Amino acid sequence: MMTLKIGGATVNQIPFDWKNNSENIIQAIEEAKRQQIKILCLPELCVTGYGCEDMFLSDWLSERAKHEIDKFINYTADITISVGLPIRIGNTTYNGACVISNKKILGVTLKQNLANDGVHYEPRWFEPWQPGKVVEIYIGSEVVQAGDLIYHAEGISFGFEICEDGWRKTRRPGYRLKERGVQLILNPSASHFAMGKSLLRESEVVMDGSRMFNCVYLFTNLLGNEAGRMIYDGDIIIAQKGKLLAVNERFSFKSYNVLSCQVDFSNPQHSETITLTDSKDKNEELSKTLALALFDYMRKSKSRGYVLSLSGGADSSICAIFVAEMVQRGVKELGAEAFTKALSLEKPIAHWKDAVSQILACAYQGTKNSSDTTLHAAKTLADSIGARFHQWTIDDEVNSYTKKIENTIGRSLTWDTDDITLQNIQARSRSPIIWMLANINRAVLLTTSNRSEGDVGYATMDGDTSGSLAPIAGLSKVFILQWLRWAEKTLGYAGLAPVNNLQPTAELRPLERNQTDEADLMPYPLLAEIEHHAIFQRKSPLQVFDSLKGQHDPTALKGYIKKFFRLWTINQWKRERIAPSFHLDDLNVDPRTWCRFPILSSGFSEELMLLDNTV
Ligand SMILES: Nc1ncnc2c1ncn2[C@@H]1O[C@H](COP(=O)(O)OP(=O)(O)OC[C@H]2O[C@@H]([n+]3cccc(C(=O)O)c3)[C@H](O)[C@@H]2O)[C@@H](O)[C@H]1O
Ligand SMILES: Nc1ncnc2c1ncn2[C@@H]1O[C@H](COP(=O)(O)OP(=O)(O)OP(=O)(O)O)[C@@H](O)[C@H]1O
Ligand SMILES: NC(=O)CC[C@H](N)C(=O)O
Repeated sequence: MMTLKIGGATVNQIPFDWKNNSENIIQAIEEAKRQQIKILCLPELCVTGYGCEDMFLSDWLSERAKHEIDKFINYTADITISVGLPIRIGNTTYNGACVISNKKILGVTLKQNLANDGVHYEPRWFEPWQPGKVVEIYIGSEVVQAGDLIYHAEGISFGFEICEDGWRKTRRPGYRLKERGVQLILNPSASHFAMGKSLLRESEVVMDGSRMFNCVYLFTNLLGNEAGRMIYDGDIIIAQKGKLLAVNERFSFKSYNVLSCQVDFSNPQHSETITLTDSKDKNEELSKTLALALFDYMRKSKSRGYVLSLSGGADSSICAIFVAEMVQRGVKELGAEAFTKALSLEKPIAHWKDAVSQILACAYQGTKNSSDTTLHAAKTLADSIGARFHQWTIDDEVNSYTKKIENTIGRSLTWDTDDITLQNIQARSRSPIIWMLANINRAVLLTTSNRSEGDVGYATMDGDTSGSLAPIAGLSKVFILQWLRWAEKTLGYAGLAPVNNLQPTAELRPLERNQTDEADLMPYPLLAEIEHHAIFQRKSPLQVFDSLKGQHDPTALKGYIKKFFRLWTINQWKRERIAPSFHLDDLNVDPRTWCRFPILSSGFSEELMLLDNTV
């Protein structure tokens, strides 16, 4: 019988913040030793952070990272650990996992399959390692083996699949590790959060891996909003020969978490199993991930809080709720004192709303086109979560700009001739003053742009797109609306009731014109369907039509598809200018992390003609 306590540690890192990163790693090792773990896996590139981007191409970064290894060695008496760092050989950078056992470096495994989809651009920085190849490198004055290695320590043999290695079904290093008799595969990861992805990891990477390679499989992810956009959920998963042994509670606000499991390598039935409490519900996952993302963004950007132009509509309201969630979840896990300290809040807090009031300032900026209903919704919501609520009108500014331009061009602007101009000047007049509030508060201005608006450019540039962080730019309007209803009921945000009774409207035209988003655009559920086919599945206009025609009136559908492609095309420049956004699911239109499209193009002119000509 061969039993061993193994574990994973997730850490909340910051790109090349050596002090933060090494402290987290060392504290995790110390905790692992307290839990009597013998083999501890830490995440991919945890020494530098995964998000160093082009710094990985420098000569100094990987050299500097190697110095940190010296520090960790001192903490490895009686334990075997692996930490991730970039390894530069000649002019080439590789992505490595360094194994240190009982104060000795055993080797560095180099990643064989690089992630190059969606938010990942690894081939820009790293070269893949060739299976079977081993070389010698220096770490300090020591000569160390690097490449495709297996290790013998603590009485067992083990090897690695480094993140993407485990996702490439036919090219997994695990096949060869199995032939080499490995009993344990470690998977140190930097696997970005996307709703529903944890279940996929669990089944396809970990459980399938442990079954196919007849081994124990240990997966460890990074934690938190490391570098601005991607969020890591801190997943740790352990399975043995197809049986799930342990998963941790994800999205911790702590700097590190350790999960251990006593494994019987000869008989899975005798291995420890840990009761699963982590919820994989998408709505729940989303509130946890955004809560943590906003917490990390605030503390890592050293901002004093958030400012929000709160209309009482769905988009700005959901942003307010996520700040409340950040506070509620953070205070619950860390305690009021540690939470206050982490965010450098000025005053102590007796209740979570005391923290919201220090962090979040909202402003309702009415015009003569705004309704009492939205003002009431905004105020009710802000009061219900303890946010500071300001209220003013921007009619003076709108009138002043309008008069000036009318005098200059020598005619009046009317709703019949200047509809878009008159709408946009209102959205833009809200921008300078809300930025002022952000400057005064030294806070981050949240922009409320969502993905559906991003698809079709339904937002005023430098107006309601103003802001430096776009928390919901990855979410579709359909998802946002259902999430808000869920949050009112399940999370108990009673202050959302008036928000959930509203129909989405920009309130930019005179009230008697009854402006609604869906009348301006198309029904949001249909927009989401067209987006799915056109953008996610990259279908041509005709292919989108063929996919959807059974379910909708063909003439109306054609019109909507044409509108979608036309607006999608002319608004690429706008998507390029939306503030940095979080990556939240596998459909994203952010050109910097997911979906690239030319700013100037044919606008699908031929393809739309083909659609027109089809019956
Ligand atoms: N290819 C290109 N490259 C660079 N710039 C380009 C461009 N095409 C147009 N432009 C520029 O873009 C300008 C037009 O963009 P922009 O001024 O933003 O305005 P635009 O996209 O024309 O209109 C804004 C739309 O968003 C809606 N909206 C606004 C505000 C809030 C809400 C809401 O839901 O609450 C909705 C509004 O109803 C309207 O349909 C043009 O004047 C031109 O300067
Ligand atoms: N009266 C207002 N006061 C303050 N901010 C406003 C006002 N009207 C619009 N805004 C800002 O402009 C943004 C864009 O408006 P938009 O209508 O797209 O979103 P929303 O009002 O939050 O939601 P919905 O589209 O469901 O009405 C708002 O989220 C808000 O930040
Ligand atoms: N860092 C990586 O290799 C990540 C790739 C992997 N496909 C994931 O998203 O989880």
